[in-house]
Amino acid sequence: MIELEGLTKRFGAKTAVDHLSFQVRPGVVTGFLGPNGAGKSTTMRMMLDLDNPTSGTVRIDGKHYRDLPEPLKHIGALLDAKAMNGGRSAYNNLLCLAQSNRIPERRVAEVLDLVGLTAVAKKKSKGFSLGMGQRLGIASALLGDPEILMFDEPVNGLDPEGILWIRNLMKGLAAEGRTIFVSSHLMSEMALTADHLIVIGQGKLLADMSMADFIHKNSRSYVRLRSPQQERLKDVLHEAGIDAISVPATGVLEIDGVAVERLGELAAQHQIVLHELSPQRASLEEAFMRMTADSVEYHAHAPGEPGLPPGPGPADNAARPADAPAWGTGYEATRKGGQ
Ligand SMILES: Nc1ncnc2c1ncn2[C@@H]1O[C@H](COP(=O)(O)OP(=O)(O)OP(=O)(O)O)[C@@H](O)[C@H]1O
Repeated sequence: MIELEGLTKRFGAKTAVDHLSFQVRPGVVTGFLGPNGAGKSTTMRMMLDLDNPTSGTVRIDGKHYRDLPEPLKHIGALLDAKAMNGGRSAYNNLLCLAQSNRIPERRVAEVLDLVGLTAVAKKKSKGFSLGMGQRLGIASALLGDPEILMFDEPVNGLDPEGILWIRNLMKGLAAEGRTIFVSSHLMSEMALTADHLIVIGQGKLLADMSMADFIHKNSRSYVRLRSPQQERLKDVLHEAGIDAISVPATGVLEIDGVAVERLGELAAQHQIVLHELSPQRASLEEAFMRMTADSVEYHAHAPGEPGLPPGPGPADNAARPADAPAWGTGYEATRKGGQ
């Protein structure tokens, strides 16, 4: 378990990490998300005692990192894959680490095998590709067989097979009851890997909840309906007190807050042909973008574009009239609920 309490880091006038308090629990993969510059790396560095907090504490299994006897046996980390000594072979890089942590030499061959680098074990690591460097960094994290593992952007540079491998590795390690803390900007990958999320923005905690809750709370779920009898369908929905949003020029109706089963049954009762009846759920990426929209420091704009208009988001919905459809911006709302 990793525990943060009021963790704060200032670099001069810049507050990189701002009173962060959360726990990373064993048995699940916890994803660590935040826009560029949110403070993820700084937080991870403080967890490993590589940066001193301005205030607050981090505890690893109840202890400060520097009080852990042989820390690699408690916590392994991939922070910067390039941190290895390029003039040494992969084997010797790991051997040095093993010797300074009283880890038996046989473990070096084991972890090289685990990450698929046995064939290049004697090669100098400066000749390694980005993906091979990542694998070596992961091998160093696994060396002490620790209960806690931390990975900063572990899939960076990995090919699809490598990405699948690291995903399964992290899930497998969590299933063994270990604590896995991982940051990544690849939302689709995070969605497949993490069970729990910690989200920060401008150094502050924005969310600490399960993946499912995060997506549910920060996105819109709705049902898409398409029918060649759209007008009849709209009337039936209206009679049933169901609001539908017409998406112009597509023939699609979008319905919030009504179970897909109920909509299907309604259509069947009235013998309305449906060409589509599909529940829609926003992706982690959409949910993340909505949640962190206000705390993104570095925006890219298309050439000539002064800035992106604020998209529909929780703030917009908070401001919308009580009877307006959520996330309805840009759509023609057809009020059929008789309100
Ligand atoms: N050594 C440093 N000196 C001054 N400012 C720093 C230092 N390290 C980080 N910062 C600043 O602290 C903030 C947080 O940086 P950090 O690298 O922790 O963010 P991050 O969430 O890991 O970003 P990214 O996703 O881009 O890697 C940034 O504004 C960064 O410029």
